[in-house]
Amino acid sequence: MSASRTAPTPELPQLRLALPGKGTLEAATLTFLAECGLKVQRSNPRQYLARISSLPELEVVFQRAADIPALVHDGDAILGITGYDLFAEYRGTDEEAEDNEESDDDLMVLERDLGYGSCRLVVAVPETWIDVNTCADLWHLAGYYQAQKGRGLRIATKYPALTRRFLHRHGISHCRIVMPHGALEAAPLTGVADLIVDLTETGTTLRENHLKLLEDGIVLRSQACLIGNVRLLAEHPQALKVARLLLELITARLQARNRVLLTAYVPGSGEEVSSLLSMHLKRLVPGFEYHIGSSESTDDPQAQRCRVSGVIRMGEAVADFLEIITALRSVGAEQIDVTPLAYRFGQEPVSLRQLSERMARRR
Ligand SMILES: Nc1ncnc2c1ncn2[C@@H]1O[C@H](COP(=O)(O)OP(=O)(O)OP(=O)(O)O)[C@@H](O)[C@H]1O
Ligand SMILES: O=P(O)(O)OC[C@H]1O[C@H](OP(=O)(O)OP(=O)(O)O)[C@H](O)[C@@H]1O
Repeated sequence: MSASRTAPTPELPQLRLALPGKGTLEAATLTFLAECGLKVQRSNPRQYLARISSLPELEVVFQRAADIPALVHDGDAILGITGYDLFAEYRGTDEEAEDNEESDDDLMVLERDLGYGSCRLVVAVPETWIDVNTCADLWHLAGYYQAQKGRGLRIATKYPALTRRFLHRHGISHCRIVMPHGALEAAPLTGVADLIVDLTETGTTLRENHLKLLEDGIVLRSQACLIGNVRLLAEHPQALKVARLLLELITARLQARNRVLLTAYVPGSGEEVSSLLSMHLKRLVPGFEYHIGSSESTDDPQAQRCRVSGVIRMGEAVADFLEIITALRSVGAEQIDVTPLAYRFGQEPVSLRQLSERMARRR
C-alpha cells in the first residue's frame, strides 16, 4: 500500500498583530481599533503582549512603529499597523504599484489610509536661503556647492531610500545623505547638515527652527496603514480568516466615519412623499442618498406616513445637512433623528479583492 504524498502544511505560526507601542501612532491606533470593535486589552504601557477580546485567536505585540514592517516581512507578525512612510522606506519605494501589484514580496499594504497619523515627508531648507524655493533651485545650489566648496549639499534624514529616489527623480546629484541622531530640525542650525528631509504635520516644528518647505518638496504623504505578510496569509486559512475579518471591520468603519443616519416619518404615501421631497430638495445634495420606505398601513388615510432615511457626511458639509433638515420639515416631518454610523458595509472591500489577487499570483 503506497501512502499518498501531499505537501506538508507549514506549521501554523502564532497569529500576531504588531502595533506601535509608543510615539504618535500608539494612542491613535488603540482608539481606531476600539472604534472598529477591536478593543485591545492593555493594562499598562510597559506591557508588550495583549489580546483583543472580540478576536481571541489574535495576539497583539507592541513594537516601535519603525520596526513593524520588518517584523511582518519576517513573519514574526502576520499583520501590522504602522506609518506608510515607514513601510515605504523599508520597501525602498513610494510607488503603490509596487506595493500591491507587481511586487512578489511577502509584505503587502492591505489598507493604505486608516484615516489618522497624517503627515508629510518633506524637503525643508533654511529660511535664509531666499532664492531657494523649488527643487530646480536646489539643483542649481547643489551644483554651486560642488563647484565652489568642493562638496555637495548635506541632507539630514531618517529616510535615506525615499530621499535618494526623490533626488534622483529631480535629477539632483552632488548631495550626501547624513543620518544624525536626535531631532533632524536642529541639523542645519548646528551645522551638521545643510537641509533636511523629515516629517511634518502642522509645520510648527519647521517654522520654530527657521526652516521652510520647498514648494514642490513633498516626498511622500503618509497615514497609518495596515500591512500583512501575504505568504503566511496564503498558507494558513486561519490567518487569512483573521485578516478578512479585520479588513471587513476596518473598511466598514472607514466608510462610516463622519457619516450620520437621518431618520424621519413624513405624512403621506410613498409617492406623495417622494415627489414633495424632490421639490423641496431643489438640488441633489452631494453625498445624500435617501430611501423612502413603503407607507405604513392604516385604516385612516389621513394617518398614512412613510419612513424616510438617508446617510450623509457630516463635518465640512453642515450647510448641506441643514438643507436636508429644512426640506424634511417642509414636507411635514415632525421629528428627525440623527445617529452616527458605526459601520457601513458595501460590496466586498477592494482591499480584500487585491489581497485575493495577490495570493492567487503566488500560486
Ligand atoms: N507630527 C506627526 N503627526 C502625525 N503623524 C506623525 C507625526 N510624526 C510622526 N507621525 C507618524 O508616526 C510615525 C511614528 O513616529 P514617532 O516619531 O511618533 O514614533 P516613535 O516610535 O516615537 O519613533 P522613534 O522611537 O523612532 O523616534 C511616523 O513614522 C509617522 O508615520
Ligand atoms: O509639523 P509638526 O506638527 O510640528 O510635527 C513635526 C514633528 O513631528 C514628528 O516628531 P514627533 O513628535 O513624532 O517626535 P520624534 O521627534 O520622536 O520623531 C516629526 O519628526 C517632527 O519633529
